[in-house]
Amino acid sequence: MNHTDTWLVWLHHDLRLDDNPLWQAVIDGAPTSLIVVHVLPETTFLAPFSVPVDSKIPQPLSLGRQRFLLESLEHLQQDLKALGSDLWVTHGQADRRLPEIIRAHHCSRVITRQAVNGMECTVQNSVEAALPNGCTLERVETGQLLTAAELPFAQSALPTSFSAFRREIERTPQLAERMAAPLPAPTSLPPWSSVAPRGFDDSAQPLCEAHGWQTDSRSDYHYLGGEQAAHEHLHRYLNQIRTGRNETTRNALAGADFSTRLSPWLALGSLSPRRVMADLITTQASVITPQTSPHETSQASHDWVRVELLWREYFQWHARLMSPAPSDATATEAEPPQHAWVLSSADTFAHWCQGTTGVPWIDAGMQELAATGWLSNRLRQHVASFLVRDLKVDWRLGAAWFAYHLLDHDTAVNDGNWRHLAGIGCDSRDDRHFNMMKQAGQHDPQGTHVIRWLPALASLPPGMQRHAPWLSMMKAPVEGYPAQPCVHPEAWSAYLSGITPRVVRPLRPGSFEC
Ligand SMILES: Cc1cc2nc3c(=O)[nH]c(=O)nc-3n(C[C@H](O)[C@H](O)[C@H](O)COP(=O)(O)OP(=O)(O)OC[C@H]3O[C@@H](n4cnc5c(N)ncnc54)[C@H](O)[C@@H]3O)c2cc1C
Repeated sequence: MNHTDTWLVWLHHDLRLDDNPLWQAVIDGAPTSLIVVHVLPETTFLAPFSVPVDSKIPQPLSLGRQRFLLESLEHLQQDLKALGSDLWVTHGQADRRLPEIIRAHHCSRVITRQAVNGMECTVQNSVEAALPNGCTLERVETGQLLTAAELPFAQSALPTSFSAFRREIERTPQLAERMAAPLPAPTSLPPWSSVAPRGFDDSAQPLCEAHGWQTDSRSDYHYLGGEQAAHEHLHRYLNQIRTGRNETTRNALAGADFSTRLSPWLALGSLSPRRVMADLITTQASVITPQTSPHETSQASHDWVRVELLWREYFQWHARLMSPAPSDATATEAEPPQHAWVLSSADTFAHWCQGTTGVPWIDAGMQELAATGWLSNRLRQHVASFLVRDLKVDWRLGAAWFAYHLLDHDTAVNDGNWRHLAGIGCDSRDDRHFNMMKQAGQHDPQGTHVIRWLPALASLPPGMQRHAPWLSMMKAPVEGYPAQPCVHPEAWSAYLSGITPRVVRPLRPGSFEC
């Protein structure tokens, strides 16, 4: 090592100190100075969202997503400063911006996370291809429960269903033994390169305007970005397990703690899934008392969270399997030709996005998503099923809208779930076509959730009429709400027949009248 050995850590969705092997790689290599960079993609500020012409083009971020990212970066910068380092946030095309920085600061090595999804791999490969002579790029696996070496099968032999994946992961040795212990946060880092800028440079300044965004006051939970907030939230959740609180209510629609609410921090990497899993296992073990058998404890204490984290893990591996190899700088993710990009239904798509389909169950969900950047898992499933199965719109448009708004957007997880619901890709199932009236009646029998997000419907009496206002509208339309639903499959009628003695003549299934 010579006296001017500068390394660059290129951060993505790994905005944390705890359990982050990138820092271990730096500590092991002991460069004389370090630059830590986060590059905001060039499309970040291109809001408002417009219908994408190509699924490979990255989306802009909604103001809600920008704010969560901003808070996460600001907190990370403070944490890095406390270790003698810093953070440089810039904006632009990574495969141009990074090689420029690397040349200007004579960096000899770039440390970054092993890319997970296709677009991230492609960008990473082109950054590597553009590096000046003498600079190398090292990919470090981080952000998953297991590394490729810890998997019980070859990466290329990933099971084609989640159930088979889970069986493989849970067979002896159990996940707890297979998974490496989380790494502690570093206590110091090599000094900042004396000539490198710090903080948000001019190109990244527009992100700071996102401080002005506030989540809707009807939201049950206000997310705060950053590692500290993530750990505080995790500890609160684990305390609920210790004190025996919190039954499994994952199917709820509203409330601050019916599910863990960890997803936004996991998505940006402010929290490591390995940390969550390890702390969960330890906490569950600690609540076994002489009166409680291990079996009862495992039943009662949030085993479902372990399963959900395995779903996340499965989708990450699936995305990695579909991504171009590191050596291929030009390849892009392969998409099966039978699922071509369809834009013919742009109007219908626009109604779905804006929450004006005339189907309150869907519209309430879409209004909540846009106003808060979050949606319960149940409603995500329903609005996705409705778009793909009832409105027959290409799933990638829906995934792009979710990507624009979701604070927890994670390409591998989002695309994996959309594919799953659309009945394609890994673990595809064709029975994911939800009957919206059945679901609405089951989960919101009084229409309470619906009027929270669609106050115009509060004039209708509690019950299924709030889910089918077009029936009441035969007398007088509800002001401020569409008079007819976009689509009214015949199968809904069975769940509405109690409202009115005669069933409204159903529109042809799949016909769009927006
Ligand atoms: C169409 C659709 C799109 C989705 N897009 C995303 C996304 O972009 N990012 C995202 O994190 N989740 C996504 N999900 C999964 C799920 O809805 C959220 O992870 C969950 O609602 C977040 O709340 P929570 O943290 O309280 O989760 P919990 O239910 O408490 O689960 C704990 C963790 O497990 C993981 N998890 C939970 N459900 C799933 C799932 N179905 N698939 C994979 N991992 C899961 C998440 O990391 C979550 O934080 C999507 C689901 C659907 C149906």
